[in-house]
Amino acid sequence: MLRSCAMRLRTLGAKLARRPGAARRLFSSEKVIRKDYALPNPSWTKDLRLLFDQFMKKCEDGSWKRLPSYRQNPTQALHEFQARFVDSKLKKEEQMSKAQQFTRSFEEGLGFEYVMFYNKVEKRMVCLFQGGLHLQGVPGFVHGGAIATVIDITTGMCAFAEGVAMTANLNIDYKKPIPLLSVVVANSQLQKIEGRKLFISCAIQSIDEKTLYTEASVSQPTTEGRPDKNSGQCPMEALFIKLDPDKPLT
Ligand SMILES: CC/C=C\C/C=C\C/C=C\CCCCCCCC(=O)SCCNC(=O)CCNC(=O)[C@H](O)C(C)(C)COP(=O)(O)OP(=O)(O)OC[C@H]1O[C@@H](n2cnc3c(N)ncnc32)[C@H](O)[C@@H]1OP(=O)(O)O
Repeated sequence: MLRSCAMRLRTLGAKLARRPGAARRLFSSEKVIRKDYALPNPSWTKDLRLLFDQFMKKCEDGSWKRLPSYRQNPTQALHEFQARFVDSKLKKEEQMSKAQQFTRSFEEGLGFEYVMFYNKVEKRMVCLFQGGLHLQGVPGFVHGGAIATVIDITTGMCAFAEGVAMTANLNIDYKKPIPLLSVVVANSQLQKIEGRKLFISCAIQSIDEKTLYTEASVSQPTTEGRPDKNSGQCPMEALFIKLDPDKPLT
């Protein structure tokens, strides 16, 4: 890995030497290289680093993939999304180019520190999450809205693997408060697809899997009826709807 990084840097150096304009872009506001926030930084606790290393090992045979994560969406993805789903009268291209991912807009260590891994065969998305001190709700614990955000992005990325989709329904059972700076694991899985509807389960647990902190659940009965939450084996789900390109969002 180190060797491939060194090679990439050498290639980059050669490119910059040939194109001086490229170097200016690299260090100006028009950045070419974007920071990947889903990598360890000094604020990560030992627990988060250990889990990260364990999942990176699982990536070696290709069954799991780490998802890189940036502050801003790639310009092309943004353009494609706007072109397909947003009314042209509402597009504010210049302002939108400054928009940032909410979860990546905090100073290092103070907000959402997380990394996601995806298993394509199992259709599972796992998010390793450490809640920073600026996510406080009840003193000492992570705010419920921040927890909902973690569930939304984890199930959301699980849905995105199937296509462009948005959250339609997200019911949350908060079972135990999550201490600030602790590391938890959000485990989500695509349960079923019905037309454009994607049902995705999600549970947040402690690293040792002994504590269940939070679950995302359906608000209405599924076709099989509402599962018994206390049975310990029911699929709790969030509902995402794949967007219809013939139906503008706005
Ligand atoms: C986006 C991609 C761009 C770039 C990607 C690049 C990088 C990504 C990097 C990071 C992303 C990290 C974030 C990840 C995830 C974040 C996800 C969100 O938070 S989305 C924000 C919150 N959600 C919304 O604002 C959605 C608002 N709602 C809507 O816009 C619409 O209601 C809808 C969800 C789009 C659905 O509208 P449609 O007109 O398309 O569908 P319908 O015909 O109404 O319904 C279809 C089907 O679904 C059933 N249904 C709809 N809503 C519900 C509901 N709340 N509960 C239960 N069932 C529902 C409806 O009954 C229909 O069923 P059918 O008749 O059986 O087909």
